[in-house]
Amino acid sequence: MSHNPETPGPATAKRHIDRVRGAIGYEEAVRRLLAQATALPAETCPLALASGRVLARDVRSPMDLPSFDHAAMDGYALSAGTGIASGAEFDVLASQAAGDGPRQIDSGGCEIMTGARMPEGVDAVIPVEQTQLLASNNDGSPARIRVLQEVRTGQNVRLAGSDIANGANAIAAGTCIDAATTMLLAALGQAHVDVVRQPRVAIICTGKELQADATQPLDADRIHASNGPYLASALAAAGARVTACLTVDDTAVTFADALRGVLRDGVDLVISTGAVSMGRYDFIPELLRESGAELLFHGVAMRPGKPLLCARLANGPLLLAMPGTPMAVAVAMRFFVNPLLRAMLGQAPETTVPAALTTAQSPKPGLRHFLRGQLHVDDNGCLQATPLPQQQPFRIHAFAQADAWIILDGESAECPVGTMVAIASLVAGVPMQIARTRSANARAGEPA
Ligand SMILES: Nc1nc2c(c(=O)[nH]1)N[C@H]1C(S)=C(S)[C@@H](COP(=O)(O)OP(=O)(O)OC[C@H]3O[C@@H](n4cnc5c(N)ncnc54)[C@H](O)[C@@H]3O)O[C@H]1N2
Ligand code: MOO
Repeated sequence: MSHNPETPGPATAKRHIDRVRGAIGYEEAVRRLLAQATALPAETCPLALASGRVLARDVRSPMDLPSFDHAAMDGYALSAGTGIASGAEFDVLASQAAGDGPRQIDSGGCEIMTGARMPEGVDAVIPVEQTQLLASNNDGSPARIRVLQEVRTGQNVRLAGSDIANGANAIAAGTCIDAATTMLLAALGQAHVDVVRQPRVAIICTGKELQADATQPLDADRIHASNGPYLASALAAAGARVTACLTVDDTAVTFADALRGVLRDGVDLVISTGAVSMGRYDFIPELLRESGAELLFHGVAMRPGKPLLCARLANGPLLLAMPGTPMAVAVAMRFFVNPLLRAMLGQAPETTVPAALTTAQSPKPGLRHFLRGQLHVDDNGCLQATPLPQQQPFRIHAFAQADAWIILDGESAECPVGTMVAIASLVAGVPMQIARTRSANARAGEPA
């Protein structure tokens, strides 16, 4: 990191060694994190604004859907009983369109339109193209028809409640409301829905090298700040509300000021980036110790992102202090923050998808590896995962070219071609890209 003479408290060599030794496994780190997760309360939201929100309670259907028996085709509604033979003729005595009220048909047939309520006394619909018009009324409406096919009872009739019955479970709590669930909720007449309050998350990025304002020319010694915009985007995709996205220098004083500010606004989680590793200006561990925070872990046996730190702030929310390296941030977001947000939102843990490795890997034993990779389906329809050659943690271009995360659990030092590995989408809530053939980029062996 950068060099700031005002930064307090250089860490001792002894503490560095303890920290490396103290790295805990990924599963244990997530267990400690989730043990701190509190389920957020419910609030009511208009359906029109509920996209991306998470249902707080099961929704039971308050009605039959469809709400009445209706025609599936434009044609003629008939009483088929035990069946009508091809060639039978009928007088057409009425016409029924979508939106028309109940009607009784005692004899003959009824012209009917798709979506129209089935009249009483009829039980089947024959499509108009399977009939022959024998006579018309003066206004052009059909008067008599012949059926050109056999008609069976129930054909082309959609029964009330056949989509979902009154009282049945429609959507489970924890479901993220998307376009499909919005269609169902709207069909069930839900003007409002009970959703879980959005987790409120503040982001503080540290580093005096960071330039957050991309409208200004970049100073020679600075870099464009990319962690904040990435986190804000990934948090929004996960259903969180970003209350602040700040950039501060490498001093404990400015960081502490920024932290006080975001806590005043009320947050469920603070995410910081940078200043948690071994550098002389990595002040966050010291600052937390001095402020009475409860350290949950500092150091996770994983790559990238090993220096990750998690603490419960004194009388406050959780702080996830991520290492500043972009891929360390991406791993911490995807494999720590996303599970935490799901727990807060009352959602079950995500499942990964299995895929076969197309290139042999030699991960460092004991470390869980999170690799950026590309996916394709082979000729047998099996999902194949190809780690990109560019796995160094500063590489943002390769990240943007990846389809998914490939997880090597750290159990074995050698993972030959064909090893089954777990796959997770690159960004939670955004579907994985899967190609039909292996991409040229994944084959291009640029050295890592
Ligand atoms: N002697 C050791 N050095 C390092 C170790 C170690 O074990 N021993 N661990 C390395 C690992 S692993 C990581 S990860 C980094 C983490 O360091 P910090 O958390 O202190 O992060 P910084 O030094 O502040 O930044 C690292 C890197 O990322 C760039 N950065 C930071 N913030 C942003 C941002 N908002 N947008 C874009 N890029 C950012 C920063 O300029 C640095 O290049 O420590 C290793 N060192
Ligand atoms: O884990 Mo760090 O992210 O290797 O650079």
